[in-house]
Amino acid sequence: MKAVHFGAGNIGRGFIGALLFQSNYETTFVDVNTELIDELNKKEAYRVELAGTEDYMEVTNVSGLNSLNDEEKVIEAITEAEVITTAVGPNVLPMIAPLLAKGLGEKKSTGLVIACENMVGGTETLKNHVYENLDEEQKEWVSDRISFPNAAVDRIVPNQNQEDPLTVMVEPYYEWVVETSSVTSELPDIKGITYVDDLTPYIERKLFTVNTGHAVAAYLGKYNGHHTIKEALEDVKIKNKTQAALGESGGVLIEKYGFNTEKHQEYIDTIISRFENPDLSDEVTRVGRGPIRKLGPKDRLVRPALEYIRLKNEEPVHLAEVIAAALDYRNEDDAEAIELEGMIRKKGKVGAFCEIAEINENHPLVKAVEKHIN
Ligand SMILES: NC(=O)c1ccc[n+]([C@@H]2O[C@H](COP(=O)([O-])OP(=O)(O)OC[C@H]3O[C@@H](n4cnc5c(N)ncnc54)[C@H](O)[C@@H]3O)[C@@H](O)[C@H]2O)c1
Ligand SMILES: O=P(O)(O)OC[C@@H](O)[C@@H](O)[C@H](O)[C@H](O)CO
Repeated sequence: MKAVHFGAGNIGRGFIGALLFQSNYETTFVDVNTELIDELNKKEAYRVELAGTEDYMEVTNVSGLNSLNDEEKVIEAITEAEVITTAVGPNVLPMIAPLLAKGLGEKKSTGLVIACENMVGGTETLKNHVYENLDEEQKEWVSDRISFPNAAVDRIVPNQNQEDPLTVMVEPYYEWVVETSSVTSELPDIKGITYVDDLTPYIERKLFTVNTGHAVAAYLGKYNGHHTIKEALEDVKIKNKTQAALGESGGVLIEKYGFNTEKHQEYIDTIISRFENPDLSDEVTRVGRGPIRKLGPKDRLVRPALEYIRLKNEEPVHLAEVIAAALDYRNEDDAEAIELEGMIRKKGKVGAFCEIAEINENHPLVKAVEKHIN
């Protein structure tokens, strides 16, 4: 069985690639990072280490292609693959869509495309970009053969600092949930995937707990001079604020999806202890990367804050404080942080926030954020 995976980065190698290997897939990684691709082709294997244990997995049956230089080979690999996955980041989905569309347009067999990105409706978004690159005949052809199920993925994979550029250390925990309602072909037997009819509660629970909590620790951590998530949470004030912000997003999730309150609190506690894992060193700059994306209307801070106001008719005090800290996020190595700084210089923090979050300056969330800005 063959798979193509776009993005040979942390989650690509450390999670998706590892599960595909365990399920007997031969995986072709497609990336723009020449070093990673060359190493994959040289070694045809890499190591996944489980943090805090002596356990590791030798992932084999892998190779690499460069999406810029090996276009014909990528198209051929797509035509042969049963499963095509991505973990490139939400902003890169439009960039891989033209090549994916070329491959899918030539594919004669059925297949599944699954975007494994931290966003609601990730595969749906990728599908729309792919369809923009197909003519009418190809659209019909692709819609008859290819399913595009949305997915939620959860495993903390920090930036790596390994001697071997392919080796990746991951936390032992993982969850990969895939929505079946749009799948017309047979579901692939991939170890570790949980298939569900409706992904919405799963992706919202994950994004608005794991990623909201992570964002609290990253933005308040960076603001207070901490370097890693673990270090940020050793600061009692930040840990309490993380709990408090997850109390707000949790209140929304409990009300929307009828989750059991105690069970949800247990979920929150488990997530926070994952952040505190002493065997993972996860930098606040990785977790806080892309502040414009993270301040977007559907993302981990603004979306639960808006829902909190709508459902509770109260101010989300703690989420608002984190949004204000995110507006203060500075990192010279992060293109979005530089862009955010430029926007703030031109329009001020409130103006920049309203534009990014797509809300009016009279919105109660803006008023709540302003209190922390001032
Ligand atoms: N790391 C985690 O803990 C984690 C967990 C769950 C989900 N995710 C999600 O997975 C996605 C990837 O995150 P990551 O942490 O692995 O990032 P990463 O930066 O380690 O990996 C992304 C990879 O995509 C590659 N890439 C960039 N542009 C490309 C292009 N045009 N064509 C092909 N490849 C391209 C990069 O070179 C890089 O190797 C993100 O959406 C992230 O939110 C990450
Ligand atoms: O990948 P991002 O930039 O959307 O978010 C950063 C982290 O919160 C994220 O990568 C988590 O580690 C991951 O989502 C855990 O499953």
